[in-house]
Amino acid sequence: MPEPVVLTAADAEETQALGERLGDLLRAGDLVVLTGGLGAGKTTFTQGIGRGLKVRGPITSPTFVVARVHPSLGDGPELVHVDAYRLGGAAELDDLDLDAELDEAVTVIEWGAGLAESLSEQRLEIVLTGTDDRSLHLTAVGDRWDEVLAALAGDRSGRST
Ligand SMILES: Nc1ncnc2c1ncn2[C@@H]1O[C@H](COP(=O)(O)OP(=O)(O)OP(=O)(O)O)[C@@H](O)[C@H]1O
Repeated sequence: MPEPVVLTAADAEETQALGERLGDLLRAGDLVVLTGGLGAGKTTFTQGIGRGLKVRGPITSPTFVVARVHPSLGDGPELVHVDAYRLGGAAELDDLDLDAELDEAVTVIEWGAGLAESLSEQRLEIVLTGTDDRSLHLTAVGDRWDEVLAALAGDRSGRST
């Protein structure tokens, strides 16, 4: 595994802003996997992704519906927001039949670590550390993500000068 890119978010607005910058860089077929304890900011981050992608909201935790589709407000890809918390395992994730979405939409899966391997070899894995230091650790799986991570890390250093 490559070294993760680490970004910090001091408050919920910053978490959303980071998501928005990522959402702006995402394209159809991308898969983003979010992990982190209860209240770590996964849904907040996904709300930012939705803003960057310009999809219809509101984005709320899809825990009880498992998956929710947010259509584009323009002609970009839709956002498929999945909460795998209540899924029993990879077989149940397969049952959701996300193959078409994986090609045509941007898919964000909360609690998907250990499950998403079965969906795509190319994915961005993001661990939100939660309430202690509120940082996000981004690890690229597959070469699609090099430019995205470089842009996010570059923006970050640009902002701090
Ligand atoms: N960087 C941050 N600093 C402080 N508070 C934050 C930060 N990011 C998000 N929050 C706040 O933490 C709370 C929980 O966030 P959120 O619902 O996004 O977490 P979650 O990981 O989706 O939780 P769950 O797994 O329980 O659905 C919200 O009130 C949100 O505004």
